[in-house]
Amino acid sequence: DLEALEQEGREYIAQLDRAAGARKNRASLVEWAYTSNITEANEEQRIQVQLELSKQEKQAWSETKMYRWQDFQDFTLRRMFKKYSQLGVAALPDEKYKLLMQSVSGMESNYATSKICDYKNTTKCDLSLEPEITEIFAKSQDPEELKNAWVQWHAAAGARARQNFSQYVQLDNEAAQLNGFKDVADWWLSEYEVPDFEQQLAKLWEDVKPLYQELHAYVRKRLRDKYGEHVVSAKGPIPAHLLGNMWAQTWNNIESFTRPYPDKKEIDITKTMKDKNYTPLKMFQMSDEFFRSLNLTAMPEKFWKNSIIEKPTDREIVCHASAWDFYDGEDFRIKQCTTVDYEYFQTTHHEMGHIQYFLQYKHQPVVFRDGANPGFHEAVGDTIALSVSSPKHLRRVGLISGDAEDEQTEINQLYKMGIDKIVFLPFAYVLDLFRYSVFRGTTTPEDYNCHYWRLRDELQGVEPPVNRTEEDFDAAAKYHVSADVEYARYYVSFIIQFQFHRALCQLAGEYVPEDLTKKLVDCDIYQSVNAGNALSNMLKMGSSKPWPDAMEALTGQRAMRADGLLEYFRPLQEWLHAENQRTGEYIGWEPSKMQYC
Ligand SMILES: C=C(C[SeH])C(=O)N1CCC[C@H]1C(=O)O
Ligand SMILES: [Zn+2]
Repeated sequence: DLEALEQEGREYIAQLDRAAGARKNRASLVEWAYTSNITEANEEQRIQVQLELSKQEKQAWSETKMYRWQDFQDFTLRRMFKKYSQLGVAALPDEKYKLLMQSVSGMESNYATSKICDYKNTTKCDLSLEPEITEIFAKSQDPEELKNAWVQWHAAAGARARQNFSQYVQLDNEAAQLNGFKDVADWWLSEYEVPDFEQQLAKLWEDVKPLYQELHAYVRKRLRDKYGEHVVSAKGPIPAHLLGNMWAQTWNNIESFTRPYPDKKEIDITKTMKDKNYTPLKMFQMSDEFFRSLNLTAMPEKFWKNSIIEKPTDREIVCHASAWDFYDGEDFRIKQCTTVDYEYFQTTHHEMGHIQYFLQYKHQPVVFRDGANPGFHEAVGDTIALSVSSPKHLRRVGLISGDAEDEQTEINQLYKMGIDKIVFLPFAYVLDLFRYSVFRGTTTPEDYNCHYWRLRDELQGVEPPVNRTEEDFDAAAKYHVSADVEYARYYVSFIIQFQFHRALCQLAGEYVPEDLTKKLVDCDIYQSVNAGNALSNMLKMGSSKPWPDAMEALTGQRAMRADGLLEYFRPLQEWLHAENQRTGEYIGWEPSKMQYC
C-alpha cells in the first residue's frame, strides 16, 4: 500500500542523501585541489574524479526514477525526490561530459592565469588581474593607461575564451535538454521555482531604472568635468574604462572625485585600515566577531586552518573570491586573494555570509544544503555589510572619526552606497540577459560581441573605450562567464538584501518608519540577538522550502520587491533629481558612437 511504499521511499532517500554527501565531499576536495594549485595534473585529476562521480550519480538516478514519489503525501520527502530526480550535467554521455568539463576548465584556467604588460614598461608582462590590474583601476586617473589595461585584459581573458565558450554553450544545452529543459536559460531560471521569474527581473529593472538614470547622468557630468567632453560626451554612454572597475560593475573607486559634497571630510577607509595595520586575518576576525555578536555561529577550527586568505607566491590559483562547503558538517573554507582595502573588507563579509549560511543549514539533508534560491546565498554577507558600512558602525570600530551626521554627509554616504549597489543592477541584469539569448540561440557566435555591447549600451549606458569586432569576446573577460557561474543571483541579491536589511533593522530597533531618529541609512544591527535569531531561523531552512516561504519568515513579504532599495535611497534620488535639473544634465543616453557591431 502507499503508506508502506512511502516508508520504503523514506529509507531509500536517506541512504541516497548520505551517499550524495560523500560524493559532494569528494567533488569539493578535488575542485579545491585544482583551484588552489592550477596545474595540468590537478586539472586532469579534477576531470577524472568528476567523470567517476557522474557515473555513480547516473546509477543512483536510474534507481531514484523507479519510485512513484509524485504520489507521496510527505511534502519534504516529495521535495527531496524531486531534487534528486534532476541528474544535471552527468546526464551527458561520458565523452561529451569530458568535453564540457574541459571547455569550462580551459576558460577558467585561462582567466585565472591571464597576464598583461605594464603601460610604461612594455617588457614587463607579468601583471595579473589581482592585485596588479585591480590596483590600476582603483588608482589611475589617466584615461590612456586605463584604456590600455582594459584592451589588453579583454584580449587575454575575453577573446581567447571564445572557442571554448561556444563549445560549452553547445554541450551545456545538450545537458539541459537531457534534463527536460529547452535550454540552459530555462534550467538556470528553474532554480528560482516561480514560473514568471524572468518577468519579475524585468519588472525590478523598470522599478529601479529611473534612479539609475539620475545617478548615471550625475556621474557622467562629474567625469566630463574632470576628463573633458572629448573623453566623456554630454549625452552618450559613459566609456567603460573610466568607472574604477574593469567591468564597470561598481563605481566606488571614483567616489573621491565625484562625491556630491567634496568639501565634506573625505572618508578614506582603505587609508585608515592601512594606517591601523589591518591584516587579512584581522579583517576575517572582525567579520566573524560581527556574526557572533548576532548570536550566530562562530567559524569552526577547520575554517581557520584550511582557508586561503592571501595570494600564494609559489603557484597559480583561482583568485576570484569563493566560499566552500565540503558537506561533512565540519570543513568550510574561503579562498580569496585579500588585499587590505575597503573593497576586500566588503568581500570578506560577503564570503563569510556564505559560510554562515553553510553553518546554519548543516543539519539539513545534503540535498537541502543550498540557498532558498541562489540570490539568497549571495545576499547574506552583503546584508551584514550594509550594517558594517554604516557611519555608526564605522565609527564604532574606529574606521572613521568625527563628522556627526548632517544632510550633506548623509547624501555623501548614500552616494557612496549608490555607486556600489544601484549601478551594479544593470550590469548584473545584462550579463544573464546576454547569456539567456546565447543559450536560446537568438544570439549566435557570429554576433556574440555585438549583442553583448548592444545590451551594455542600452541598459547600462556604458560603451567600450575602443571599437570592437567579432575577433573580440568581451563577455568572457568577466569571471562568471569564463567559469560558468550564473549571475542573476547577484541581481536578485542586490534587491532582496535591502528587504532583509530593513526587516533586520526593525527587529533590532534600529529603524522605525517615519521616525527621523531611526533612519534606515543609519541602521547598524551589530549585537542585536533579536535580529540575529530571525536571520538564523531563515538561514536554517536552506532550500527545504520554496524561497517565498523563507522570504516571508524573515521579512513578512513573499515577493522580491525593489521597495526596500528605493526607500533606502529615496533621499539620494531626490538630491540627484534636483542636481541634474540645476546643471541641466541630459537624463539617459543616446546610442553609442563606438563601432561594436
Ligand atoms: C564575491 C563574489 C564571489 Se560569490 C562575487 O563573484 N561577487 C560578489 C558581488 C558580485 C560578484 C562579482 O564579483 O562579480
Ligand atoms: Zn557570493
